[in-house]
Amino acid sequence: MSSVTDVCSHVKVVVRVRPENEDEKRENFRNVVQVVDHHMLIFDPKQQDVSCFGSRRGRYRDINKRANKDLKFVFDHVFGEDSTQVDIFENTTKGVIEGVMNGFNCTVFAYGATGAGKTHTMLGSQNNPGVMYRTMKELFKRMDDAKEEKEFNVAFSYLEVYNEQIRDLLSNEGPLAVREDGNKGVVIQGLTLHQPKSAEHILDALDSGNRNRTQHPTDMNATSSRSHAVFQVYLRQQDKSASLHTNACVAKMSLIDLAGSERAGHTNAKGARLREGANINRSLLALGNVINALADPKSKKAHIPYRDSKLTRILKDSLGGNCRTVMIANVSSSSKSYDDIHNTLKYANRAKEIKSTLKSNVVSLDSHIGQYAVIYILVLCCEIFKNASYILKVITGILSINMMFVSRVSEELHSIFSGRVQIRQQQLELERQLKENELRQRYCEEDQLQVQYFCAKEKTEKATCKFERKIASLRTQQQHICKRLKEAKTCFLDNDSCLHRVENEMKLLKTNNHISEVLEKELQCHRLELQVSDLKQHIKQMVELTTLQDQENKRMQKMVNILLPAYSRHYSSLCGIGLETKMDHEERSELEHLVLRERGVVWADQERAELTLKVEGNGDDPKGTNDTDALGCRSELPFLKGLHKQCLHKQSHHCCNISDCHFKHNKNIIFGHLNASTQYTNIY
Ligand SMILES: Nc1ncnc2c1ncn2[C@@H]1O[C@H](COP(=O)(O)OP(=O)(O)OP(=O)(O)O)[C@@H](O)[C@H]1O
Repeated sequence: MSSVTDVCSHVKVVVRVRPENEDEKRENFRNVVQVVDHHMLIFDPKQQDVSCFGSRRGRYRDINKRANKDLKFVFDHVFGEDSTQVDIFENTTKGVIEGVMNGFNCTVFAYGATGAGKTHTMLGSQNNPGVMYRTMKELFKRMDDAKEEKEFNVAFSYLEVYNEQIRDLLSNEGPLAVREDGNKGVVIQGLTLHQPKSAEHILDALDSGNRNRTQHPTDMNATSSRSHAVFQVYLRQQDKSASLHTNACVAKMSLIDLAGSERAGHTNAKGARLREGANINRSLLALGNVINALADPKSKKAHIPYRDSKLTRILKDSLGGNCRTVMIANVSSSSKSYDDIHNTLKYANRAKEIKSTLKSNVVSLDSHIGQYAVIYILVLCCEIFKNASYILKVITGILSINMMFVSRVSEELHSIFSGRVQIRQQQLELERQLKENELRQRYCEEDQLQVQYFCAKEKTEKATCKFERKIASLRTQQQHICKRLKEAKTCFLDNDSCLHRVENEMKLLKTNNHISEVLEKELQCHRLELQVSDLKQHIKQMVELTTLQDQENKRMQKMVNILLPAYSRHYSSLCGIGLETKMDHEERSELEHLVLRERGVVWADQERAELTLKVEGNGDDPKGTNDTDALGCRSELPFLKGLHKQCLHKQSHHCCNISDCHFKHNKNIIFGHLNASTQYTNIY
């Protein structure tokens, strides 16, 4: 069964005020209900208002009550004393029949104190039938009108709840058990269902059932119904057309005549009557609690105490929920039932708040050939349902495959780029070493040249030998660096092909924009990180090479400044007489002696300088320092800073040229290195 229509509906609450009976008239009770119009009434109106429609002071008037309550109530409809059975039917149940024909469950129940007119309203008499008969008559009329298009099946049952026991009024059987079925809702086991041939047949059945109904005279009502009577009609309708999509509606209509609430003091009940009255009150109290719970918007999903009584259990699917409900509150107008009227009006007022979400009980069926199609579709649905877990697994699998893919690509990107960063660092470091090596070779060559200029032949040969060894060593180093650089470039190419493969895989995912976007962003991040890493290394290397260059420039400048005067004297003497004078010889000996003596001082200076660098945080051992010591050449030269101090302030043209050339050359090497590094602009 499936619902095709959802309608939000409040319980329709109407009030029927019965005229005073002979007893009430005789005892001169006051009228406490003033019907203002079809929707409004005033309970216990002010005295002047009462006088307008006949004032009679009642003996049962609460003498302790200081003022009239003058309570105004508004309902869906208010029926005055002169309203007829037809009026009630036309304005209550008739509208509900339309709902039943459309597949909605409907309930009409009469509520009120004993003797208030419930049975009169619901059942009526043979001459003046009430809601039940008129409803069934109307229902049959509607079915007759639609018989060409639709096929109807009607069944009805009639039961009573007396002293918390269910009895079948049509088979006079009981007590019957009530249970709840997941599909059918509330089910009364053993309750007989009857198929009516006509509305009259139903009326006869109702008559017969009512004879079985428990009735006992009370002080308030000579024919008081001591049980709750529940008349239920089940209507199933189906299109007669041979269409592939036929709808079948199944609706239940409950017409209930409740037992009257009563106050023991008023009924003077004793013994069994008192006990039955207590049971009636208890079930009505349970009904009141259910109404209160249903009406409370805060307890929408809270527990509704249906199970507190048999009556509320039976009415579980007839009150609130999926049901169109009409409550007919019956009241007397007499002050004799002052409290009963007040209580009934309060109940009715509360019931207005009950909200139902109605679902039309439409079963989609297919007839004739269509039935096979439906069966086939149902079989397919079952198959699909059976395979749902498998499909779910597949879907989950696809999703997890995507997730796995993303995480795999992500990991690959991470691995590729961490490798790429390492390769780049290695490349840049090797390039830096290569340039430094080149610089040192250049310094060696320049040192050698200068020693050749300024030193004696023997010393020059010795120094030349050392310089050559140094240069040879630097060249070997250079070859080794170049080899490693080549290897790094190969590694980089491998890394590059890995990256291209992953990028191609990512392109295949372009259909899934989200995944593709995530990976694109990740790739971009990696590239940016690599750029940052490269830039940092470039800056570091520039600083190192520039520092080395500065040191070499200063050293060269000092050496030139010191050696130049001695060289000038030596050169002029050789040019002047063609032979070395005694003074020249002594001076050269002194110079050589000082060279040997100062060698140790220079080593000590260099060690101090290294220590200072380390203390200043630049603790890296400047590359080549040890090599220079091994050659013994560069160590010799700086000591000259202590010699011929008188000549330090002099700068010869020759000296400046050497220094300039040296600087320019070194600068070219450094910037050449940087240019070489920036050739890898496409690596990101
Ligand atoms: N609207 C009415 N017009 C004329 N007479 C009425 C009307 N309502 C009720 N009566 C009469 O009042 C008497 C009591 O009514 P009824 O039996 O319907 O009350 P009740 O609410 O069913 O009481 P109980 O709960 O005790 O069964 C009946 O004799 C009935 O004919």
